[in-house]
Amino acid sequence: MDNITDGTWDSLPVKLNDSILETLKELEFTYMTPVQSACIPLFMGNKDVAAEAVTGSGKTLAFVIPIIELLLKREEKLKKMQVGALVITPTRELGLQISEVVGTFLQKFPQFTQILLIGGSNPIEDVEKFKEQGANIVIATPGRLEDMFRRKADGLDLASSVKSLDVLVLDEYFCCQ
Ligand SMILES: Nc1ncnc2c1ncn2[C@@H]1O[C@H](COP(=O)(O)OP(=O)(O)OP(=O)(O)O)[C@@H](O)[C@H]1O
Repeated sequence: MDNITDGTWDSLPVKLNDSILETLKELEFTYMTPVQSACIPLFMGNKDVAAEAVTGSGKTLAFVIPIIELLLKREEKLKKMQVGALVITPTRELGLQISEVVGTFLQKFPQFTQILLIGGSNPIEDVEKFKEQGANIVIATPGRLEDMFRRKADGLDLASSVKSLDVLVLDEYFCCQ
């Protein structure tokens, strides 16, 4: 990346979890990007954050790292069916990208599960997967998410699952207005 200027991860005012730092090391991401150094401390201080930055500036990690940190800091541990973070993204492709990044970081946090809810597959499969493995982090496109909220008859009570929500991310919100 060209715009890596903002110091190493340990120069943040808040210390990141060791396993997150380890993953960053494995990825060889030595320095934060400006959007990461600006957003991560705010996010971790439970502030509402609105960020606008050019494509490729590292926005995904600017919210994925705080999501994991905030879920780790919860006093009451998340149960299988409790959603702690919801990321709404406009396209399937972005959803897939975010889910890959989350997956990379969750390798060191097997206590958390994620689910990707996007169009293009049978919604019943998503319902079954959710019921079977649970989901503490949900990454979704709006249409499939709305569908999942209407699946009580199929045994998925998403409205109850999101009562434990700590973090809501609206990815690429500005471009959709
Ligand atoms: N601190 C970092 N150091 C090095 N590379 C990084 C860092 N943060 C992110 N990257 C890499 O930079 C690329 C762009 O990041 P990312 O996809 O998060 O950008 P973005 O701002 O979300 O872009 P888009 O607007 O397209 O969604 C990715 O390949 C990501 O792995």
